[in-house]
Amino acid sequence: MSTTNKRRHPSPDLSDSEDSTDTKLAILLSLHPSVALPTLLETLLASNGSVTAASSLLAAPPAKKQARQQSSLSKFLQQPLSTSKPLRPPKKGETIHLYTPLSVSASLCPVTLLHSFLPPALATSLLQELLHESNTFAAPQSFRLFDREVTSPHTNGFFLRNPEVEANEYFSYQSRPLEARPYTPSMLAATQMVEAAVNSLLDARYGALRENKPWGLSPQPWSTNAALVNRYQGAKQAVGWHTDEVTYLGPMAVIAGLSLGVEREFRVRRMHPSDADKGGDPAKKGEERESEGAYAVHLPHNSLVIMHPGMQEGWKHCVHPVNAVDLHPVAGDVRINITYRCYRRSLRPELTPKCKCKLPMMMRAVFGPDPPDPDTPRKYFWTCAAPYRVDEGDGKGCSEFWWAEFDADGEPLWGEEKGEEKS
Ligand SMILES: O=C(O)CCC(=O)C(=O)O
Ligand SMILES: [Fe+2]
Repeated sequence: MSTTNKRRHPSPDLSDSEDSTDTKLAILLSLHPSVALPTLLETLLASNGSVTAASSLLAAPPAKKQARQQSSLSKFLQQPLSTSKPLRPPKKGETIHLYTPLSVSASLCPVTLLHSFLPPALATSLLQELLHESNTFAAPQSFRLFDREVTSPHTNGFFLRNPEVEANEYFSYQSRPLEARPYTPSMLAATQMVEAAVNSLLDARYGALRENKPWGLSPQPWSTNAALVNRYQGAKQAVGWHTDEVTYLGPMAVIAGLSLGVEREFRVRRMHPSDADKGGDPAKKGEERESEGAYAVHLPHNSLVIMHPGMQEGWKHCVHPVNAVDLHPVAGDVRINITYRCYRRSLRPELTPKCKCKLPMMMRAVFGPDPPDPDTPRKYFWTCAAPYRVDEGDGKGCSEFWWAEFDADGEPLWGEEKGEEKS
């Protein structure tokens, strides 16, 4: 491997990369959330900066591995790294602002943040290509939410890595056919780095063979075949609280979002089971009032946010409108976000069910606890998508609904297979 190129970007193995100590600590902290930061720093230094070695040490039974080299660490502790950040959720009505990878990992928020992710020239070319693409994104669309018509005030475009081989029949959250564009050259170039970062994180958390993975997470390496690109112009364009549709992602999805241009806030809020749109017990409605506040993760140009497995099952996220933005030299007042997704082959559009209205059904998760008990299957259901469309009849649809079934790797079990198993 070349040692001459000192440009800072994630190598396929984050543990051996030249990432900053802040990033390494962020990764370590996401792997060992209950270990105090000074201990993480000590262990990282004692391991000559290797995240892998430090993580193994920390996973070992607690011996006499603490309280050495304290003095050499104090310099780091003087940096404003939120070292004393309490491991507590934000209280109702409170928003905890998180600016650094380290402070994100020190929180309970199920995301990893990486700064200065791409080589700067690639980040700029990607931004330029997508600013150009976004000039032809469709105007903001309306959709229906609980009998209200809602417009998400930003634009987006749908991209497939291989549109020529993928059946281009994907449907959006609002059950409209999505017109796919091919990944742009820089999107493709960035893809390899995003995949390396996501897989390093998954390897570190769950083992290279995913031997410690929770129920539903795919054991396969994460690779992206679809991406939604969002464009937010000015301070007010935003997207409201939601989970990402899991129809094609399946259970325990991992999603990586690359931010370019203007810095904006990505807010994340834990949901309680009674907040579920469907299946919630009306008698427990009051619990929603007790739900927690939010984290606001600040996403500067060229940062990557990785949403962990279980986030779509236990948390909602949004991009919050703000009063003003700092202009970006290339993007002006625009923020571009690419959410790289890994659609399952087993949930290709031609395989997913249609309801009695003959519309493709959508799959949704029932909110459950986070972190989940790793062995407990999560709950998902297939539902008629008509209530989410404004252009489809009275919005009631056929109300078809049935529980979705998956194996421990998150692969769907369709009715016949279950029937076969039973017989
Ligand atoms: O713009 C972002 O960072 C998030 C976008 C998002 O939530 C989505 O595309 O589902
Ligand atoms: Fe989203």
